Amino acid sequence: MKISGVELRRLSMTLRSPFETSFGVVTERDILLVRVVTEEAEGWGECAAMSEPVYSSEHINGAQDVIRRFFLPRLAAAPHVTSALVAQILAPFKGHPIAKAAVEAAVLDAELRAAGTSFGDHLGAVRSWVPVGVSVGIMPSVAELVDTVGGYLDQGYRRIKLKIKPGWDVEPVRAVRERFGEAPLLQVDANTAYTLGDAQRLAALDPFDLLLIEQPLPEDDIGGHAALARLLHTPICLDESIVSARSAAEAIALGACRIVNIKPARVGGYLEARRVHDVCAANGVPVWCGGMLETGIGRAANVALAALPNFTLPGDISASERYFERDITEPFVLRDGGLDVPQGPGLGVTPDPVLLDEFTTATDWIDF
Ligand SMILES: CSCC[C@@H](NC(=O)CCC(=O)O)C(=O)O
Ligand SMILES: [Mg+2]
Repeated sequence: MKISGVELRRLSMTLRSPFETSFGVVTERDILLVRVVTEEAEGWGECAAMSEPVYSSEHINGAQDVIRRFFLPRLAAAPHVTSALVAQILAPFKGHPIAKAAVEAAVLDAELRAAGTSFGDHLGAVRSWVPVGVSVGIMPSVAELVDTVGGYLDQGYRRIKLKIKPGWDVEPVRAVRERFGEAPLLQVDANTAYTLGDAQRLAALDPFDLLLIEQPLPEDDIGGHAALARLLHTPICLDESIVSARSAAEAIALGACRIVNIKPARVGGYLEARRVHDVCAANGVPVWCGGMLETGIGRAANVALAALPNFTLPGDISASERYFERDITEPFVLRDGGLDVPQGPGLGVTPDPVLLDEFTTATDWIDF
């Protein structure tokens, strides 16, 4: 595929409500979209990095810089570029999986649009609709949290995830169970906020029939998660720790997790995400698709990925209206607690040019 150029477009999109986690509060998404233009088609990739390096070491300005300064010149110099080759072409550059994932996704989207193949078909989707969950942030009060959860359950979400941190864990979980009973699928996400010394505190969550406890310990503490797993009944799910198929295999072999949150951005792209899926399937470890508060561009790709066979738990791929008053693509609308998998070529969605321009804060065109 011959790339004629790439656009790096920045957007600012305000979240409908602040989203608080153990590492901070997000009120607006500072987004980077990568648009790859080829003779046959153009493709889009969304860079899922946060504004600050608080979820992982990457941040949106750093991602744009590494893409522009190093990744694109290397792609331009490559004799032959396909989506299957992007990771190999960029391999000499250490790290930056979120930035790499955005570039690979844009090349993949262009390739698939030209071929008339959907993301889902290319990745191996087996469903045309996927049940989805919703991630609920830390709130000013337990009462406000319970009301917010009730609203999402009324909308039909198939699973509730609560952000937790020391001082905001057992009480909100207990309040949700007391109000809504045992029926709702419920899980928690600590975003690395605890230590192994908090084991007893985390064991206090065991009576609430949680699906999982997500990433309780620091991302590099695989041994700690394995030790914690022996002290808890609730399964441990890893997010930040799983950076590749190999790291998934290692974490599973060491008993550090029984469930994996797959985020294509965190592992370097959708092709590696499929490898993580396959490694987990081979080990009998269920997976679900994580979220990074994406626009409809990233959401379309995530919904397609969530249709693969071993994605057996509802993911953090909520409807567009959960995040934004107006999405830059045709909004993803909740239907019976799930989302329909886009069937069109590539992502199956494209940004609305008017909305794109409205939210754009900067564009940068790089000729190949
Ligand atoms: C800003 S929080 C991003 C990381 C977080 N993501 C979510 O909680 C889901 C957010 C979403 O609904 O996209 C996670 O650690 O799983
Ligand atoms: Mg998480």
